[in-house]
Amino acid sequence: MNILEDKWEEVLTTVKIEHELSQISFDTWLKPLTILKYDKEGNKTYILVPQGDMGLNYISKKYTLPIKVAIAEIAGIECDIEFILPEQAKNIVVEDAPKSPSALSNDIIEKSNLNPKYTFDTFVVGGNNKFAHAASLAVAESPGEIYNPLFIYGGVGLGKTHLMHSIAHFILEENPSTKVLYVTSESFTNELIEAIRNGNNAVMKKFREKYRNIDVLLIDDIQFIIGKESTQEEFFHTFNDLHGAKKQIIISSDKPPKEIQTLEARLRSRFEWGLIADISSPDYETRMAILRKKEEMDGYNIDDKVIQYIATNIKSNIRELEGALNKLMAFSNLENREINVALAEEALKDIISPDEKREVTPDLIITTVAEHFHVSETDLKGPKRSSDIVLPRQIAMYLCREMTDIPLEAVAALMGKKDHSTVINGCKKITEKMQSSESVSNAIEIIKKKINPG
Ligand SMILES: Nc1ncnc2c1ncn2[C@@H]1O[C@H](COP(=O)(O)OP(=O)(O)OP(=O)(O)O)[C@@H](O)[C@H]1O
Repeated sequence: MNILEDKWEEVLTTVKIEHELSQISFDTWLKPLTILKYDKEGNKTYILVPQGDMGLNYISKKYTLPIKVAIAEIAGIECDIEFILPEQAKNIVVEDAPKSPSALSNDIIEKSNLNPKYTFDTFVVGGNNKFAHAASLAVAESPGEIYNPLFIYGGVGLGKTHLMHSIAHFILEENPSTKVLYVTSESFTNELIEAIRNGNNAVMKKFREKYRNIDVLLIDDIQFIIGKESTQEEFFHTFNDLHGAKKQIIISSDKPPKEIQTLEARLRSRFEWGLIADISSPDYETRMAILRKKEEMDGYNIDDKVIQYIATNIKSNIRELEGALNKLMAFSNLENREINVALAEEALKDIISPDEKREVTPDLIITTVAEHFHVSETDLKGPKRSSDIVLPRQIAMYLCREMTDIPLEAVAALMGKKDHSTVINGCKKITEKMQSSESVSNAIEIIKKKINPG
């Protein structure tokens, strides 16, 4: 515990005394506040506000200065303060995670396009992924030497991307100067379309150099380039160049090569040159272990029965398994209620339906869109107007309308909008963009498959 946390109660009591607050004001506004984090470097204290949007607004207007002053008086720290809602708290805590599972510098992680959390250390090995894990480790230990390409396949949200990134981290930790590039086949396709559209040889040359001048290429969800002739052609040449130079190629897909119907025979045979490993749905023990790992990483301490409840009811998709835990934590923080099975049943009723029918819920849509565009769910539902948020937000609205029966007003409320005309406009924009922009229609096709693989 740091000095601020240690003295927090005293800070709040000081505000109460100095500003002559009534007990009811104190109990309502100040007592529930806790320190989320004191960021020494940024000289900022993040204070968790469990009272929701309205509470946050009121408290920050009325108590920012009094709390700042009391912190300086009692703890001797002169810092800025920021009030944070529970659903935003995860981002803050993660940003400051004392050690990222990856030992690589941010620069390398960014250049290679990796997620710092996806390492072998954080990957739980179970019966469903034992072979794929072993194959991945073998490739990570001897890139370009034994199994080339490595082809990992399996259903949605089962850990293919996590494993690919783990390989990349491992290789870079062994040898940081290796040129490693992770790319989704969607980005590969979009970049290629851009290069072709540009019609400029220099742009095409740059594209080719980027992909052929690397040591390890990881290409995710290859099924999305299949059926697009020019992309298959380009990828075929990229593959040959890299493979010929003994550079490691790692591919993921939702199906094995022989079941990808539109895959050209010459590519299929190349994909089968190396090693093919599958990941299937996790069994109960593995689901429990994954939830426990997540609990440990996020610093939660949740009753066994609750973990068992989630692991028993969410079976086929690890993304949903993790999403359920996140949702439960946010629900408990917001409502300031203890986590138990009853609360889990209430919080997760949209995800876990009694007849076990898997429904497409707005929550799942929002989570998948946020993950696809690497933006936070809070931003997606918030007021930000920057283009990197607006497009995903409109896509989420569009998909809620297309894939669920919920009324316009409810979509608006979910996306933090007062007026449902925003949703109508958003959907209209997306319908137009799907006609005019291949990258938007591609993205929507991919997200829809992730939400509802059937
Ligand atoms: N064995 C595991 N141990 C720990 N976390 C896992 C494991 N498998 C999957 N996850 C987590 O589940 C989430 C989904 O995994 P990931 O994105 O790798 O799935 P995917 O198979 O690539 O899905 P998609 O087909 O949608 O691209 C990630 O947050 C990942 O960290």
